[in-house]
This record gives sequence, structure tokens and C-alpha cells, in this order.
Amino acid sequence: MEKQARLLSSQLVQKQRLVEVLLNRSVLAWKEIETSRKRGSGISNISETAGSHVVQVCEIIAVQQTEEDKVNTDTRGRKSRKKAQQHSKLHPHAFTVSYVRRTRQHRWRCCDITFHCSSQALSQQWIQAINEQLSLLSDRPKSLLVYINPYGGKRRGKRIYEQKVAPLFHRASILADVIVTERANHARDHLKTEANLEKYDGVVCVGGDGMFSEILHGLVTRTQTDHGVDQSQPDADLVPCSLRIGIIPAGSTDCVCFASVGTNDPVTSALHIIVGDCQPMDVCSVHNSNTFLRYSVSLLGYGFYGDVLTDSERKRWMGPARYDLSGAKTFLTHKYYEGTVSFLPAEDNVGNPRDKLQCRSGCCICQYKPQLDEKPCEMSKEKSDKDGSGRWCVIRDKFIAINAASMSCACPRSPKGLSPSAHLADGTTDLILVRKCSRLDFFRHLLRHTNKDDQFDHSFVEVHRVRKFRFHPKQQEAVSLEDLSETNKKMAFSPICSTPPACNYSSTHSSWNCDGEILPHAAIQVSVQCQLIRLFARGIEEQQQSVCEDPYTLAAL
Ligand SMILES: CCCCCCCCCCCCC/C=C/[C@@H](O)[C@H](CO)NC(=O)CCCCCCCCCCCCCCC
Ligand SMILES: Nc1ncnc2c1ncn2[C@@H]1O[C@H](COP(=O)(O)OP(=O)(O)OP(=O)(O)O)[C@@H](O)[C@H]1O
Ligand SMILES: [Ca+2]
Repeated sequence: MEKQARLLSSQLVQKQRLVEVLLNRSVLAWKEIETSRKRGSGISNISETAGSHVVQVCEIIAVQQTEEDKVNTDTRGRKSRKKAQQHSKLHPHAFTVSYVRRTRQHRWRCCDITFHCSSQALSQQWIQAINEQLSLLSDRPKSLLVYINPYGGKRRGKRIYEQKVAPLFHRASILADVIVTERANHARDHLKTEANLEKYDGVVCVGGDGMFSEILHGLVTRTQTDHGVDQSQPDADLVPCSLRIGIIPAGSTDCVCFASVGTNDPVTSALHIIVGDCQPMDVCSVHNSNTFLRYSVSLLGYGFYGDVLTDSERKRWMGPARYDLSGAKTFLTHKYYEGTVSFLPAEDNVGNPRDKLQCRSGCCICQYKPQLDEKPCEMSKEKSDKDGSGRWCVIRDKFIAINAASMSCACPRSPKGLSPSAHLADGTTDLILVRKCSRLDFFRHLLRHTNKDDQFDHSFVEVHRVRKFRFHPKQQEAVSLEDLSETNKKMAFSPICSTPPACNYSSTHSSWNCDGEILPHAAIQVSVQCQLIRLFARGIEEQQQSVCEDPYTLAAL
């Protein structure tokens, strides 16, 4: 680590112990002077080696003068209180630093540490020095537009924001304009036309994937309108959104949050927003001919996941449990659908869905974003064989499910997700084709969404990393495998009474589940727009940071 110039260092008191405290441009570090008895324990990003601690400046939330009545309560037990009183006589002024502390399973918490100083001037000097460093962190948002869906998930959005998020934003001196939505699409419409976006450094949604989708549609559409881009054209070059989006999870699945942060925890998300994290993300545009349908960032699912969603919408009153009931019902119905899938495979340099290169913080696959003039790398290959038809692959079959996962789609129900190695920002989507198979085989495949086994290692499943794809349903009746065997049985006993069933659109076609919304068309064309939006997130962190050497030495004391 490069030695950093020391900005300030003093001997202060922390919990009745004398500590040497240092601030440089990248860290705040402190080390006990008297003894080195307490060793760090548990999981922590504060490196603790024999009484020495380091906090990254970029993970400091705020610093403030400690109120006088709190100065003397920073103790435990009678003995230590006595000792503290002696210390506080000598060090009557104090300041408190709030910082990010990592706990289990990618969760972050805001912790406070109080340092006592011998003079008011010294305390102020520390507060000013730390604030100066914080003011240099230009990625941090100062002003946010927050939309709360009061009816998402278990209807706890408003309470979650007020009790867990707003106090943290306040501590970090972030101004937030809050809108509690009054109807579906309120947030989308407000963003599209009304909101004065110049006032803000980001937009925050409190809700689930459906609420996130509203923000996504509002922001992307607004950005295209402002730049005169017609999003109804499937091959339009969409303009990336400048505002980042924060997600405070308060929905039923919250898969966008889980797959980009590693946990569905409102406090963790709030802290990622405060420190100004930035995670680019792919967005699929979905069209039917020249009609724009929707954008998708997580799952586009036809067949099984489309049917689960259609059924679950009727059970919204049940909350998150609706998905389990509709999932079981759809599984038992066991329908397959016939159609044609065409896709444009991605180049080899973005890996493949069956490699083990999972998308993690600082992912090397997602580092590379094709520039506008470079973008035709797939287009030029396409054009080099006229309309690209030479590179398009076509599969016509009977499918139980067609799933396109633009990110892993990890969520508490499926901790690895539908495509564990899919990437958040590589400009591709993983197209998973589950062909007609027995109910038992499909069960085995589904089960692998919940355990460590490879869900693609089945003869009836294939997966492709693609940049674009199309689907056309076959115009004929879909057959329930169960119905088929029933029909056969009937035929065996009574061949005369077998009237051909009427052809009806809803049973020949499934619907597309587009990030939890049902699409009105079964025939769609999809194109991945690389890194069209950015989240206040950093991807899933690989493991807890650990510093092997004495951090206090590293901090150049
Ligand atoms: C044997 C157990 C198998 C469990 C399999 C669990 C797979 C769960 C996979 C979840 C993938 C979520 C992808 C994200 C989609 C979101 O954009 C969208 C909006 O929030 N959510 C859903 O569509 C919500 C989709 C929720 C789907 C739940 C499906 C549950 C299937 C249950 C099958 C039970 C069979 C039992 C037989 C008696
Ligand atoms: N005030 C409101 N009244 C009714 N519906 C709303 C309101 N605000 C937003 N919505 C709609 O509620 C739907 C569901 O919301 P949300 O995504 O927050 O929760 P969820 O569906 O329980 O979770 P998930 O999408 O993660 O499964 C969204 O599609 C959104 O458009
Ligand atoms: Ca992707």
C-alpha cells in the first residue's frame, strides 16, 4: 500500500483507553497506547490487530460533536465509570464517527465510535479534518428523490423507510424528497414527465421488483425523451441514465436488490446509497415488431414463470406466499408450449453460463463496456453476413420454460439464482431453454435452483449467453402432459367420444413474465442494452476484507 501523508494525529481517549489516532486521505486509524490486550473478533471490515483499528475514509458515514450528556455515558460497569469520569475530566470534549461495519451475509451496519479530546479546539479540528475528507468524496449523493410503495411485499415500506433509512440519510446530511405512491405507476409517470431531476443525485425506490421496474421505466423513458431517442425502435441506441437508482428492499422477491448487493436488508442498502456506490446494469428492451413493450433487468420467463405470475396476480392479497402456492399449482399443471426461439450468441470473451465465473464486486467480465462506435462488434459481424442471419441460431421445439436471466436472479428463494454465472453488466442475457420433459425431471431441475447442483446439467436443459433473442409461439393448442395421458386413457376405453378440444389462445400460449409484470404479447424480440442504468450498489462482495499486516503500520504511523 502506498504511504499516505498524515493529515492529523493526536492522542485521544476512547472508552477510557488512551489511543493514538491518525487520519490520512484514505483511512482513519487508531491504536491503543497503554495496552494491546483486546484482539479483534468476529467479522469486521475494521481491521483490528492487537488493539489497532482502521476504517476506510470512504466508509465513514458522518462525524459529529458528541453531545455533552453522552460524553460520560461511554462506559460499562462501575469501575470503568469511575475511570471514565477521571478521563472525562481531562478529556471533556468528544466527537463521534459513524462508519460502515460489515456483519454476516453481506450485511452492513452503521457503528459509532467516540473519541474524547482534551480541548474543544482539538475536537473541532478532528471534526473539520474528517469532514474535509468526506467532502472530497464526489460520488456521494447529497439530494435524493425517494418513492415509497406502501403496498409492496408485507406492506411495510413506509415504516421501513421512516424507522431504518431516514435516520441514516439524516445522519449523512442527505436531503430526501419523499413521495408515497397513491396508485400503481404513480412513480413511473412522475419520473417520466413531472419530476425536476436536475435537483437530485439519485432516485430511491422503497418496494419490490415491481416498484423498481416503475423507476426503471420512468427514468429510462425520461432520458430517451430528453435526448430525442425513439424507444419504439428495436435497434435504437438508447442513452444511459445519468441518475443512479437505490433500492430499499420492501417487496416479495426483491431479486434486483439481492443480486446486486447480496442481501435484502434495508439498512445495508441505505449505507450503499450513502457511500455513493455505483454498479452499472444491463437492461433488456422488449418489443413486438415496432411496438415497445417493456424493459427488463432480471427475468424474462415464458411458460413456467409466466404461468406462475399470471396465477399469482389473482392472489396478491396473500403477499409473498402467493408465489409458492401459484408455483406449486403451475408445477402440477405441467404445461408445455411450442414455439421458435432465435438468438444471437455473445462472443467468447464474456464467458459462458456454465463457467464458474460468478459476477462479484469489481467483476472483470463487466469491466468492459463496448463504446458506441465499437458497439457494432456484434452488429458488424451481423452486417458482414448481411442481416446477421448467419450468426443467429434457431431452435423450434416444445418448451416447459424459456427463461432469459440478464443477471443471476438470485433471491432468498433461490440463493444462486436462475443463472448463477450471469453478469450484471456484461451486455448479455443467459437464455435457458427447458424442453418438454417429465414432471419428475422438471422437479429435479427446479430443485437445483435451491441447492448447489448444476441446474443446466440435464439433457432437456440448454443455456446460451446471448445479445439478442426472439420468440414466436406456434399457433396451436398447448397440451398439458397430464391431460395427454388422461386423453390416452379415455381413448383406450372410449375411442368414439374423443372430440378434438377447441383451440383457445390462452391455452396455446403462455405469457411472458417480465420482471414480475405480464406482457401482452407472446411474440417478442429482445435486445440487451449494455450498462444502461447504474445502481447505488457495488455487486456482491467476494469475502470480508482482511488486512494481514498491522493496519496501523500500513496507515503510516
Ligand atoms: C422444489 C422446490 C423448487 C423451488 C424452486 C424455486 C425457484 C425460485 C426461483 C425464483 C426466481 C426468481 C426470479 C425473479 C423474478 C422476478 O423478476 C419476479 C419479480 O419479483 N418474481 C417472480 O416472478 C416471482 C417468481 C417466483 C417463482 C416461485 C416458484 C416456486 C416454485 C415452487 C414449485 C414447487 C413444486 C412443489 C411440488 C409439489
Ligand atoms: N400506491 C400503490 N397502490 C397500488 N399499487 C402500487 C402502488 N405503488 C406501486 N404499486 C404497484 O405495486 C406493485 C407491486 O409492488 P412491489 O414490487 O413494491 O411489491 P411486490 O410485488 O410485493 O414485490 P416483488 O415485485 O419483489 O415481487 C408494483 O407493480 C407497483 O406498480
Ligand atoms: Ca447481463
